[in-house]
Amino acid sequence: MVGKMKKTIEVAAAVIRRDGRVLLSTRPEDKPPAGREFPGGKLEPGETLKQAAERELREELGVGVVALDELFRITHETEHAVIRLRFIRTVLPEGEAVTPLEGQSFGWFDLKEPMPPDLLAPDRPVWEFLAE
Ligand SMILES: Nc1nc2c([nH]c(=O)n2[C@H]2C[C@H](O)[C@@H](COP(=O)(O)OP(=O)(O)OP(=O)(O)O)O2)c(=O)[nH]1
Repeated sequence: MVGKMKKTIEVAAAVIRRDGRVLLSTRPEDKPPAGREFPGGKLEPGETLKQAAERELREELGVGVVALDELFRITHETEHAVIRLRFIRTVLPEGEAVTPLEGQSFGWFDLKEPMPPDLLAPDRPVWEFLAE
């Protein structure tokens, strides 16, 4: 892509903690890159970070969450795009059950345990920070 600017994609990634564990999802098999990630997805045009996080979580988990404040930004580049990951501290109301809706599976991961080996590379510093 000589002389052409890569597009920048903004992604909301929800950091949901409960009892020393964090909620991670597995990306659907048909949507590379494969691996585990913080639940979320791309911002739609005109959407704020908070709105995107709340919408994605409703679509993916069927739960109403409250997205609070941005914790980190991590920018990385793929062959086609610059991806700006925006991690947002998000609260899952007590008693809300998590039901995967879009072919994803979710799990709670203990931050005292080693990091899941398949956590996406750009997310790994975030796990390390949360585990401290
Ligand atoms: N949701 C999420 N995406 C991440 C994380 N880390 C990371 O590198 N990514 C990358 C993977 C994808 O290239 C991109 C997110 O795109 P996506 O495909 O999940 O977005 P989306 O649900 O809105 O999907 P789409 O159907 O509109 O394509 O960001 C993370 O922790 N959470």
